[in-house]
Amino acid sequence: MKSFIKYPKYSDFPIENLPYGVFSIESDTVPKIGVAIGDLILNLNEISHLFQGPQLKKKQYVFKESSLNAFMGLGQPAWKEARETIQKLLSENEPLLRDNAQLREKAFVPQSKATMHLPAKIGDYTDFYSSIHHATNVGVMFRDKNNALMPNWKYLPVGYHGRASSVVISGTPIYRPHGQTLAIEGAPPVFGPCKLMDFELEMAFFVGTPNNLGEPISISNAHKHIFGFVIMNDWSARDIQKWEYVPLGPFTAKNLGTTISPWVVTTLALEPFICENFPQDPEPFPYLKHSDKFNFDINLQVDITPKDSNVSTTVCRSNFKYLYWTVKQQLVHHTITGCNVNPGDLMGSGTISGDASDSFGSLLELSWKGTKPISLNDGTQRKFLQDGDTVTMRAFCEGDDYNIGFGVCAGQLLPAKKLAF
Ligand SMILES: O=C(O)/C=C/C(=O)CC(=O)CC(=O)O
Ligand SMILES: [Ca+2]
Ligand SMILES: [Mg+2]
Repeated sequence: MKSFIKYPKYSDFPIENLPYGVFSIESDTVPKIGVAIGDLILNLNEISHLFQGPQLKKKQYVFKESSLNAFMGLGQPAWKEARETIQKLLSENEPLLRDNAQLREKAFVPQSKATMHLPAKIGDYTDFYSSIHHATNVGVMFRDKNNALMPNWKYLPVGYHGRASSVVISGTPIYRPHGQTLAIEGAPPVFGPCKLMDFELEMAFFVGTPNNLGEPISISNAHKHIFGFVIMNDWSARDIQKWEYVPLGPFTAKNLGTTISPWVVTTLALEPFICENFPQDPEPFPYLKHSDKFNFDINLQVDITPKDSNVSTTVCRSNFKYLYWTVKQQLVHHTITGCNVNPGDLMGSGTISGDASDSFGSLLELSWKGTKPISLNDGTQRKFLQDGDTVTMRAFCEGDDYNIGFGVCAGQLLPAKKLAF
C-alpha cells in the first residue's frame, strides 16, 4: 500500500495506520476531526462529501463535529467503510485528492501547525488493574508479600470508576497535588504537597457503540464496541494513595490529571498485530471466556526528561501484550450488571508492567518503593518524579515494512501551587 503523501518508512502514521484525532489551527480555532498521515493531518471536515458509501452517505455530518463521539457511536461497519474510503483517497493511484490542488490546499494541515484536543467528550472513565506483574508488585509493596494478588484478581478484571473531568491531552502540565499522607507509620497523618509523585504507563480504549442500561455486552459481541486505543499516563500520588485507598480504592491520588495521547489508533489498524492472549489459570467464568486472540503486540516506552535538560532517559520498555485480562473481558465484566457504556467512554488498561525489572510501568516498581534509585543520563537519580520532570510515553507496533505508531503522551510535572487557604 502506498500513498501519494510522502513520509519516512517507519513514520508513526503511514497509510496503514490512519488514526483519528481532533485539532484546531490558529486561523480557525473551532476543533475539527482529522486523520494523521505522515506529518500531515487530513481534515475530514473539508472532505466529508467524499464519504459516499452506504454506511456514511447519509451520516457525513459526523465528520463535521468537534469530537469523535458521533462517529464512534456509528459502529463497526461505518468505521470500516470510513477507513477504506480514506485509504483509497490517500493512495498513490487515486487522482481525486492527489490531482486536485485546490482541495488538497484546504484538506491538509501540517501537524506542526495544529493544536490537538481531546479526541472525544469523555463521559465516563474507568481504570482497570490488568497487569499481573504490576498487581503483584504493588501487592508486595503495599500489603502482604505472601498474598500479593487479592483472591478476586484472577477471577475478574479488577477496576475502579475514575474521573473523566481530569483527563487531559498530551502536553498539558500537571501540578504536584496536595493531600494527606502518613509520613510516619503509626503517627497521625500530615497535610502537604505529595512527596511520591509517579507515572503509570497505560493504554486505554475508547468505547464505540453503546449498550442500553440493563443489557450487558456479551463476550462474542465485545469487539464491536471497541473503537480504538491511545496511550495513557495515570499520574499517581503514591503517598496520598497509600493512606486514602482503604477500603474503597484510588480517589484523589489519581484525580489530579490523567494524560492521553491525541491520536486514536483504531482496532482495525491493529489487526495485523494481534497476538496470543495471556494464559489464564483458573479458567475464567463462561461470560468472560473467549478463545479467539484479542491481545496486541504493542511496544511501550517511557522517557524522563529533567527540567531545562535536553537529555532524556528511557526508564521503561514494556509491551501491551503483558496484560492478563483482554480488553474484551474488561468491557464485558464492566457491563455484566447491565451498566451502560457510551461512545467516547475511556477504559484504562491499568499499569502495564512486564516480568523484567526494566519493564515495570511505574517508578514505584522501578525504584522498588524508593529503595533502588534509578540513574538518569544527565547524572541525576530518581526514586519518584521531581518538579519540572517531563514524562514522555511512546507506543508502536513493528511491522516488516511499516510501523503503526501512537505518537506521544507527554506531560511536565510542575511544582505544587501555593494554596490560597
Ligand atoms: O493495589 C492497589 O492498591 C493499587 C492500585 C492502583 O494503583 C490502581 C491503579 O491505578 C491500577 C493500575 O494502574 O493498574
Ligand atoms: Ca492506573
Ligand atoms: Mg484522572
